[in-house]
Amino acid sequence: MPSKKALVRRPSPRLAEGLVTHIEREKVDTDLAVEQWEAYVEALRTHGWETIEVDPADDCPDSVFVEDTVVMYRNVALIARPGADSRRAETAGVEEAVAGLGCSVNWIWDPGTLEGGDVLKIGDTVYVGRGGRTNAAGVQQLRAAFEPLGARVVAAPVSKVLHLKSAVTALPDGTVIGHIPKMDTPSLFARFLPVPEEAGSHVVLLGGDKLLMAASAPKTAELFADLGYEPVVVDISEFEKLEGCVTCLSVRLRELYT
Ligand SMILES: NC(=O)NCCC[C@H](N)C(=O)O
Repeated sequence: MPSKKALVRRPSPRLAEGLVTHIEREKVDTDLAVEQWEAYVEALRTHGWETIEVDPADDCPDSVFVEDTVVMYRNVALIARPGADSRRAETAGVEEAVAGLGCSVNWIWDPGTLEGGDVLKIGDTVYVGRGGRTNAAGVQQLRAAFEPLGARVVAAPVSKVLHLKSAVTALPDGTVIGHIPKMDTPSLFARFLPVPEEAGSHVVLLGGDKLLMAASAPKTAELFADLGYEPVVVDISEFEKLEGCVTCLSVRLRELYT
């Protein structure tokens, strides 16, 4: 049976100092962020995911965005090397967590940089965003790590948003969804559905027809409901102020057969 485990990481007390790159800085309410994070974790649990808390990294403001620190393919955990210097110290705790779960561990090395938010897996196709946080050496190392395992790695330019998955994710049937004004190359994706809101581009597949998505994309939630999906909506306003989205708050481990 495929596993349904998800890594999460409690927000740092320094969350409000997190990086912002493509948006204006807004004041973050850290207490509200903790409440929102707890509700997010509860939504995963309610839908059958066993959540595993990586040891907190209180000195790293962006550590709650755990997705950026590791990329899973089958049972291999590729430890990221964040393009943002202030995020480099986040990976140690994540490496410990995935090793403890029995994953094989591999690493992105200097001069490569890669953040998990730049990697979108659809079946055995692994799209990787080449943008502000992931460089060409990081893309090459991702290919070298995953292609021998059966992945087809497709690189995509990213210039308008932080990460590839800030622009696109995918529905359970593999249809890529994205908000066109934020995309560099919509034509890269063979089956593509445009969505009316930027935050509507981000879904976490909870299983079956259930899609975890942000409260800030009500029109897209309606569109998905009309297509027979079941949106599960969480408010993540405090993380959105730091360019976070629903995908970046967890890493799902679906292929651990231990
Ligand atoms: N995968 C993601 O979308 N991660 C969001 C990271 C936000 C954080 N403030 C950063 O700039 O690194």
